[in-house]
Amino acid sequence: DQGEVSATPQLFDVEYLAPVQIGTPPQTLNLNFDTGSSDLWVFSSETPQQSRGGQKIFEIEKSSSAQRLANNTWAISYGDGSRSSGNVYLDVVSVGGVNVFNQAVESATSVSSSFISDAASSGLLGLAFDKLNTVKPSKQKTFITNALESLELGVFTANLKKSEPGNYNFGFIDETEFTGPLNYVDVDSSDGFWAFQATGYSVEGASGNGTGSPVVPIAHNAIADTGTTLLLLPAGINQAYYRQVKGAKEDPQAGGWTVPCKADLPDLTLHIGSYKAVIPGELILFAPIDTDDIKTAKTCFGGMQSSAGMPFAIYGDVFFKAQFTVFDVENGKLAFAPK
Ligand SMILES: CCNC(=O)c1c(-c2ccccc2)csc1NC(=O)CNCCc1c[nH]c2ccccc12
Repeated sequence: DQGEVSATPQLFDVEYLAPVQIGTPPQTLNLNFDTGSSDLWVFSSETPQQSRGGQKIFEIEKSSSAQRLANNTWAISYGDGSRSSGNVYLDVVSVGGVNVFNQAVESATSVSSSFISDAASSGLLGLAFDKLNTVKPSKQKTFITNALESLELGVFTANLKKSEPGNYNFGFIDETEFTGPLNYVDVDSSDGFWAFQATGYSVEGASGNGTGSPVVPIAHNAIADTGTTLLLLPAGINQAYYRQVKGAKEDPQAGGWTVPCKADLPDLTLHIGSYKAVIPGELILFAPIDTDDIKTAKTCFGGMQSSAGMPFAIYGDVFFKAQFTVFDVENGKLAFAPK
């Protein structure tokens, strides 16, 4: 079996939503596919009215196949301070035609403000390892773990794009979505994340001769995380990069590095083993912060920010807009390729 779903960016590419069918008859909700967590949770008929902000909800009572997982609850909190919690149901879940029966669908009875104010997202579909699932007392499996035995190939892939729909594929690798060979890297899933070792970085244009600065070996632990918007890297890489950009500054008021919206940003190359992952400079230009109109805005928030205070670097959506990525569940590997 195999399937493909579109991944549609929300304003300023802050997140990407994909359609998921839940229950009988199927109810389609747009969820945030998140390789940085392992709970499939949704706004539902159990979410209090005052905790809803216009999201489409999963109407549990209208699904003839929904069964309450008695005496089980879930509660998740993310590093940005957001959180949600509730009850657990088992139901049929389909993604791009890939069907999973008895998938844990976690119904929210409480959600924090950042989720309430995100009207487009009806919840998250976790694609990290089962170890991170928060259901107690019986930890539940993710959609990809449950789908694995029915998939042609034990993989899923991410192909996100700047300001236009990309896609997630399940069970196959579409060679037309990337160029050149796939570069496989080892994954350490012991903490439940798609974690890998990056060996260093270089900044194109640093020496002005176009071949980029020499590789600076700031090796760092990183995770591949489609649920995080930006590229969060060690402070030293941020300093070396933004030093090349006239008008760039680290502004605590803005919450991090800002650049002039008209800046010509150099490319950033992230060295992962022998693989050079090039992040084009224009992807490191993120949302305007002084007005909502990027054409007139003077100051923009950087698409790369510091990972200081975090347990590892986080390769978020900015990275996946530049690099086609294979999450090889079968073999516990990641693979990257330019596109
Ligand atoms: C900023 C979101 N990312 C994190 O908190 C995070 C951290 C993390 C840990 C400490 C400090 C900062 C971040 C480690 S792994 C990791 N990744 C995830 O947690 C992935 N899931 C994010 C879901 C999520 C949290 N707040 C949102 C708001 C909109 C859409 C999605 C979300």
